[in-house]
Amino acid sequence: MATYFTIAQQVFSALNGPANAASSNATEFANGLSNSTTTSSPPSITDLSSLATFLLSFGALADWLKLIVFGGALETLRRMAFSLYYKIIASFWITASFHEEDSSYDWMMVWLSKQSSWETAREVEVSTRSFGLNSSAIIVPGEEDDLSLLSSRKLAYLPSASLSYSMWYHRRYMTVTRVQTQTGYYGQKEERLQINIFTRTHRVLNELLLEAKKEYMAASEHSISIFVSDSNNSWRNVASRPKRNLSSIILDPGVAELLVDDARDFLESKPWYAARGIPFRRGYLLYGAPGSGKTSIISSIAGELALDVYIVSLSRVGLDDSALSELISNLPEKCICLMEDIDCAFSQNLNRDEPSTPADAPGGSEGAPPPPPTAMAAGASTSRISLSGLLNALDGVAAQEGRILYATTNKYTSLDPALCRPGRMDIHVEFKLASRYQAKRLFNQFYLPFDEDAAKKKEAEKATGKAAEDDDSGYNSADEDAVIDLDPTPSEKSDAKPTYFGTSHREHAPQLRPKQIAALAERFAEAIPEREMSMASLQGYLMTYKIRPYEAVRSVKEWVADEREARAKREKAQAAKIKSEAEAAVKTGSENSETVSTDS
Ligand SMILES: Nc1ncnc2c1ncn2[C@@H]1O[C@H](COP(=O)(O)OP(=O)(O)OP(=O)(O)O)[C@@H](O)[C@H]1O
Repeated sequence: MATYFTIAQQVFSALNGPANAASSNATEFANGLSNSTTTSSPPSITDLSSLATFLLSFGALADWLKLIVFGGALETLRRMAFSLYYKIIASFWITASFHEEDSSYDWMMVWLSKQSSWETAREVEVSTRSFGLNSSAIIVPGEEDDLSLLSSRKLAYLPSASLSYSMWYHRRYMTVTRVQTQTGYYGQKEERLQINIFTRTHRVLNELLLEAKKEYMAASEHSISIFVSDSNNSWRNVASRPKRNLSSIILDPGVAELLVDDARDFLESKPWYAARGIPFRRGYLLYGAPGSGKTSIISSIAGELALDVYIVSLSRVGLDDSALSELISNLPEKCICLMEDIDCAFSQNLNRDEPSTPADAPGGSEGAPPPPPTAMAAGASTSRISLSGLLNALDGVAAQEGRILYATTNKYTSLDPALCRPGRMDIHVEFKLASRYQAKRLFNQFYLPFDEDAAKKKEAEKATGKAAEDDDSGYNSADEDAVIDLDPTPSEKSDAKPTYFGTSHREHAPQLRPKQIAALAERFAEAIPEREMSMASLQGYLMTYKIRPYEAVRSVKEWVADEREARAKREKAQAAKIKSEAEAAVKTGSENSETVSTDS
């Protein structure tokens, strides 16, 4: 201590009277310098030693040096103490980060949105983001009571960005912060949720994570999550769709069962694949007529096997081979990877409206007008993907294990054999145009009594003589076994009605007995030519007779005739177009050859 006091005294003396001790030395030094300058010779050893003598004799400088060393040591100690302090404090906290692109972020945000602490928070963010959920998992208290509010998107309280909130979880103190950072790309922001829990063990964090995940899963139990890739090649949960019952998709007997059982068996066979060193991947190629149920069965399988669907849009602008490979390698272990219209991925020539071979266009009638030229141009591939890039992404070293790939196409024969080989596409299933069997089942499914309980109740009321006089349901228990009469039912009878296309929901469908519907379905199917119409077009037709099953059966022959006529016209126009293009090509070719011969 005495030493430091002495140093401090010397500092003061140096500041107050610098000339006292040092002036004579300084003069000496200056003289030395001028001498050396005038003689213009390099400084001699004597000059350097005089410089050293000068510096050492400059008492304040030595003291300054001591002070710097002392201050440095003090600062180091201070930093060490703080770092130790933070380490000790940090050992009582657990910090977890959730990145916006990751599913765990959605789970936590949904969980947070349901915490009561927002009811008293002074600053909150109000949001209608659903975080991939369809259900009312996140709501503002009281919103559910008002039915008129439920029709629109749900409101939710969320932590405001860049603010820290404190709350309690299982009697543990925790803080929540939404951290936003600028990514540098066009002012885009990246978001991360940070949670600090005052606990020494991971137990509380584990409980929190599992609780959030369970709640999210429970809320999304009846839906499938759809992921698409964003411009940064990260997967984003963009929507959740209600699960579609497998039985609602009517395929040829055994097809749906084959697809579901095979996929289920695959998911359970990881050890089998590992034991044989076979890559744990499965690919399905669904090909055939448009509107035959390829996409529908995939979403139904996803629901059945509780898998999320990751859609790879091969024609997405900016998607190239490396981006595709990155996307595929970032897939989760168990999921469905869907590539629709895989034939359109590489070439601009392959257009869905121009069948490459007759086999690719079996009928092809959709009942819809051909798309306008602009739509066709828009449908032209903008892809920068090469076939080898796709093949590598599918089964290269970086390809994800455990995923199920579904690829769909309307042009089976135009696909490269390398793409279709087992290992990439293990099972190929053809989806044909509707058979009579499918048409019958579709009709049956379409007009099944909407509410059988209500029908039974009405029947009971009838039995007790309380039948409603204004019953226009079209249902009559006496008709149950009756021969089907295609005359309009009371609800179908209509006088002057406004002309419109489609079915008004204000009208009610007659509730028919299964036997009645079966009989109508039989007649409907008889009128449908085998493998000529797509299921989508049949569904579209029935939609226009949503509440008029009798009329649907009465008019079906006429509709089939119209469809055939429309298709013949389209085919004729198509043939004329191809012919004119071929003639133009021949003409251009002969002109070119003439030019060449003239030149030569
Ligand atoms: N086999 C089927 N059973 C029940 N509904 C079907 C069937 N096929 C098609 N549909 C109905 O037709 C519509 C279109 O079906 P979907 O998109 O699955 O056809 P797709 O074969 O994928 O057509 P595309 O090749 O044009 O993509 C859906 O609304 C679906 O309900």
